[in-house]
Amino acid sequence: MVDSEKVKEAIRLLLEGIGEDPTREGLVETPDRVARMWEELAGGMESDASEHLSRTFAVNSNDLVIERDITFYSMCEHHMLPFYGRVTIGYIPCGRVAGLSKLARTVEVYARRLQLQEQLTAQIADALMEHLAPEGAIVLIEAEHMCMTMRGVQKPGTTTVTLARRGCFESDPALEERFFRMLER
Ligand SMILES: Nc1nc2c(ncn2[C@@H]2O[C@H](COP(=O)(O)OP(=O)(O)OP(=O)(O)O)[C@@H](O)[C@H]2O)c(=O)[nH]1
Ligand SMILES: [Zn+2]
Repeated sequence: MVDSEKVKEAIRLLLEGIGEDPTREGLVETPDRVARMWEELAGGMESDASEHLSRTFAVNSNDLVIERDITFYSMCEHHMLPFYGRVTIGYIPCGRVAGLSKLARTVEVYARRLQLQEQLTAQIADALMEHLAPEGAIVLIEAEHMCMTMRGVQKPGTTTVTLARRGCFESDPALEERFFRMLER
């Protein structure tokens, strides 16, 4: 739960810290705006993936399901700057599948908080394994980090790619290959 009063106080201090006047007209409402913004950006901390993944549907097919290019925006925990990109999720159901939107909702749960890309990737894969109990799950994230582009090393266009494999995707390299072959289409 975001403590708006604390966030507002922190933003007033930050404005002073960078040499701004928090009482000038353009900034007077900024602490309030930023506090409301953080309710969205950290909103995932209050939700649980089980809310979304507990509603499942029985299926006869136990073949690969891929939800591709789920866009996301998250905030890097080192610099509190955005990183954003696309998540692709694959899983082999074990008799039950999740509603398609629930995979994207699961991404939101973990993206809407301070994150590391590797951790975001692993948390999505672990949530699928825990709540959907598939034979296996694989999560691929491609993202651009603003802390690498607009500051610091300043390398626009650099993409970070992370992968998390669980269950049969970890034990059977042919399945992992199949996932990537299907993405080439
Ligand atoms: N592994 C990983 N690193 C990240 C992520 N987001 C940001 N970073 C990195 O976190 C590191 C923090 O390094 P530090 O040396 O502590 O901080 P810094 O002096 O601001 O580093 P520079 O970005 O190199 O200027 C940087 O190399 C960032 O590129 C992420 O999601 N995963
Ligand atoms: Zn960063």
